[in-house]
Amino acid sequence: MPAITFDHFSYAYQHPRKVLDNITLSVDPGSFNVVIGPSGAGKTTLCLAVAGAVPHYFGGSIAGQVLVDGTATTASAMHHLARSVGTVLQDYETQLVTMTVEEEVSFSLENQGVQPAKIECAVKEALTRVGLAGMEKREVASLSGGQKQRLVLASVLATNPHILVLDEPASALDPEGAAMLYSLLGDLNRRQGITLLVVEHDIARVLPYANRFLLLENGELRCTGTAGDVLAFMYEQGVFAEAVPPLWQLKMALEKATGRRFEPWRTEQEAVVQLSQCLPKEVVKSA
Ligand SMILES: Nc1ncnc2c1ncn2[C@@H]1O[C@H](COP(=O)(O)OP(=O)(O)OP(=O)(O)O)[C@@H](O)[C@H]1O
Repeated sequence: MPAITFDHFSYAYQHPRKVLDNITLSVDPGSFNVVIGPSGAGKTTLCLAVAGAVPHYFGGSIAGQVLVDGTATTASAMHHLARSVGTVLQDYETQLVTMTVEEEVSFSLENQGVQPAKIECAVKEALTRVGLAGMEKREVASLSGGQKQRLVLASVLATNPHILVLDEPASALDPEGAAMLYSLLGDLNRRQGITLLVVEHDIARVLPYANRFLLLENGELRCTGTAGDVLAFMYEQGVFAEAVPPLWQLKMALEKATGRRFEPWRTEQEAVVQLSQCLPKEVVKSA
């Protein structure tokens, strides 16, 4: 059974304009999905629909349905859905509500009805998973942006959701912090089989981890598939083409000019290896 299904789903906030338009999509358990598209395309709204905040919290009008583990989100209360779907919002600081790190994770466990005797151990485990072990007594206000974000993630992970939805999780992080976060998310996906749905504008950051891309434009799902499928569509059709990483622009220009096909370039290193295989040996030696 798919982890998430969009079945001809359309949505409008309090005005008639559809923000999501007839989305049909199924997300496999254990997959790492990245939602991309121009500003205003509906990426955040898509995340909110999986978490149930659309329509439970925002109201508005819907057609079709979104299902999580086969159950329509409209048939589950948001706190019930939160057991399956952990959400990290774009403005994640609004999710932090307590004074100290351990209180923050405990709060989320208490909300899910976890027995008090199990909480201390679960807090430690969740903090360890995100690299914040030993910081239990720290004041939340004293943490860096990246640490705060990992604390939100720990609070979400503590309740063991099998789906994680993250909206631009790296937007407030420096390049090193963003790389650390995605490496952590890649680990959660690969080792623990957590299904990921992540909004990210910097496609190069997620290429090493993602196995599926979803391209939204004006509320419509324009293309889904591997990096190769979706980036080729964007490049060739000129849809949100400015977001195609420069390295992939080079890759596709070379493929077009030479008729040669490269494997996906998930990292610069992979590009270097493949390019050096097709260059004359003398050039590679002297480089
Ligand atoms: N609470 C709301 N009430 C009314 N309209 C909204 C609300 N939230 C978003 N919208 C509108 O819905 C459309 C899609 O917004 P959404 O935030 O989902 O897009 P996005 O692709 O995530 O954009 P961005 O990349 O800028 O975050 C936009 O036109 C936006 O103005």
